[in-house]
Amino acid sequence: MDFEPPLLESYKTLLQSSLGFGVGTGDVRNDDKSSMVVEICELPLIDLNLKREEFMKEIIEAARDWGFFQVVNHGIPQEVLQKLKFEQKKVFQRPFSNKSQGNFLNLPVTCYRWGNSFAKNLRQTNWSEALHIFLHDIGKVYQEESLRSTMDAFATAVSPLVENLVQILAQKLNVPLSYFKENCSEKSCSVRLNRYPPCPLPSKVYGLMPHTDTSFITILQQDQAGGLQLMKDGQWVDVKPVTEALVVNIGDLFQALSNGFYKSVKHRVVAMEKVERLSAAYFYNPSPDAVIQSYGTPPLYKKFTFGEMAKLKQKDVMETGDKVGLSWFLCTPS
Ligand SMILES: O=C(O)CCC(=O)C(=O)O
Ligand SMILES: [Fe+2]
Repeated sequence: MDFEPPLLESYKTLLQSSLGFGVGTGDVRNDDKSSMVVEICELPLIDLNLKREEFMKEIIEAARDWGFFQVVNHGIPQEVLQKLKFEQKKVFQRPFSNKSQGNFLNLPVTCYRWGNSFAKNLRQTNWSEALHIFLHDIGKVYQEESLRSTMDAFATAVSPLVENLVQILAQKLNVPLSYFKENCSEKSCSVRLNRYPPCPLPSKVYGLMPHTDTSFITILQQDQAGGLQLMKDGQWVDVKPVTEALVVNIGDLFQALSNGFYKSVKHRVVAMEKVERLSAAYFYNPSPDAVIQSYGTPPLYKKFTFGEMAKLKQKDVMETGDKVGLSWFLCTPS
C-alpha cells in the first residue's frame, strides 16, 4: 500500500499526548456538549426540474436556514460524476512518494495535501488527502489525459449550475447582476478531490476538521459512504448521501455579501474505520482583488478584498491550526 500517506505516523505525538493526559472522553466526535447528539436528517432536497419560482424560493430559504441543501436534476451528467470518481480513485493510488514530491501531475507543489501539518491538537486533524486544482491549471495535467479531460468535463458542467445558483441567491439581495461575472472567473475557481482512507482510530481524529468554506458557494459530490456532518441549531447533523444529488453550501463570502442573511455553516467529515470515502468539491471564488461588501443596513462586515481574507486565513492556520475567517471583518467585533 505504498500509496497511503503516513497519517498515523504524522499524528503520533498528538495521539500520545492525548492518551497521556486523558482529555475529556478522548473522542473528537463528542468534543463539546452540543455535539453529543448526531441526528440523521435530510437536508432540503431541491428539484431543479420544478418551476423556476418554486425552486428559487426553496433555494433562498435553505441557504438562509441551513446554509446547505442538496439538488437533483442539476444538469451534471451522472456519467461525468462516475468517471470523475473512477479517475479520482486512480490518481490517489499513485505511490505516495510520487504524490508528495513537488511537480506531481505537473501541478504546483501546493496542489497535493495530506493530513494537516499545522494541527496543534486532535480537533485539527484531517485523516485525508486532497488534490486541489485551480480551473486554469487543469490543462497542465496533459500527461494524464483521462484525468484532465474528466476534470475539464466536470468543471464545464458545474459552471452553469453554479452561475445559476449564485444569480438566484443574489437576486434576493441588492447585489448588481454583473457582480459575479466581473469578479469570478476560471482563474479564481477551483476543484478539490478528497480521499478519506479507512482509519484505525476513528474516534480520535477527523476525516476533515470542522471548518467553514471561504468560497461564495461550494458544490460537492459525495459518495455513498456518508460521514459529512453540518452544524444546525448547535448540533451536528449527518448529511445522508442521496443518490444522484449534489450538496450545495454557502461559504463565508456569501455570508458577508448577504450581510449575514445566508449562512456559512461549519461542517466536518468523521473518520471511518472500514470504508474509504471520496468526494469532489467545486469552489466558486472571486479573484484576489475582488471587493466583498455587505449588501444590507447596517453592514455587519467592513469591506475587504478576497486577497486580504486569504492572507489572514493562511497566517491564522499556520499559527493556530485554524482560521478566524469572517470575524476579522466584523464592524462590531464580538
Ligand atoms: O468531503 C466532504 O464531504 C466535505 C469536503 C469539504 O468540506 C471541503 O473540501 O471543504
Ligand atoms: Fe468544506
